[in-house]
Amino acid sequence: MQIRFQNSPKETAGMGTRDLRDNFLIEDLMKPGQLTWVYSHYDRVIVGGTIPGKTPVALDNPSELKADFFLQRREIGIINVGGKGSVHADGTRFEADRMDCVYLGKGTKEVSFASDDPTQPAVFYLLSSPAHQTYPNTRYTKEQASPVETGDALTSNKRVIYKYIHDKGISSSQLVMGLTILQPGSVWNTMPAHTHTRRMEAYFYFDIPEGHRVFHFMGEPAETRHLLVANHQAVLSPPWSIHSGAGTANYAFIWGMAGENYTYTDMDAVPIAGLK
Ligand SMILES: O=C[C@H](O)[C@@H](O)CC(=O)C(=O)O
Ligand SMILES: [Zn+2]
Repeated sequence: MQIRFQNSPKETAGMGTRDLRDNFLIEDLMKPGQLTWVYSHYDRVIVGGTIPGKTPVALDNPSELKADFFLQRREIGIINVGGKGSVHADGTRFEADRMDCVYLGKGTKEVSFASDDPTQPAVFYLLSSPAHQTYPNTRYTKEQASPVETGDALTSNKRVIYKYIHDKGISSSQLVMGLTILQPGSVWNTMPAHTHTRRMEAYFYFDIPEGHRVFHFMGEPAETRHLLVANHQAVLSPPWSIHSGAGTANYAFIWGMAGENYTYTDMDAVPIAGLK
């Protein structure tokens, strides 16, 4: 498991492309038949991914956690962005079709991820945060995730936001998670941008067409930097950073947060004219 410590706003402002990418971009997250984990010290979230093949992939117990099992003191949100699959948790099978979300609470011991058809494998994005209370293991489909249309084709940001784990959806200790799908012709997410110093955020970009990229904007509002993001890559967003992207084509992304506040709408808006 890769460990990433925090970076101060001042340190980040002095970084070039390589350092920005090494600290904030997760490039090789989705590998066939194995789990990849990145432990971030921003609110101690762990970002993970796996593409199960013929045999299921079992949730492991990275030694860095010094735990009896992965979810002993944690909860996890799982969203499939590939072919049909399933998540098995302590004897219960949860269907996990494309864009379904499965939440597993603290204390869940035996977990595995499977693809229905290895030639069209499931692609599981995983986000885990520390938990101090157990909430029920739950599956939500995209349709259950209170879709909200936002943005406008005139500003190239028409999109639908699906909220799965939040104060009015699946209950959790601190995890908040969902996904956003850009309409064809729209390329901007989260503009006007915002920060929320009460919680970090991670973005996982998917359905970026072959050969295209997303320019992901980060940094303090008056000190922005960017990362060039390819399909199936993730970005760690510090609590003090904006997190917004513009694609060279339309795309989708999973957002996930943890920290002090559990309310999706808790954002400190940044006027576009205030960005530098
Ligand atoms: O704090 C919330 C997050 O940044 C995202 O939910 C924003 C987003 O999905 C969008 O505007 O498209
Ligand atoms: Zn945000």
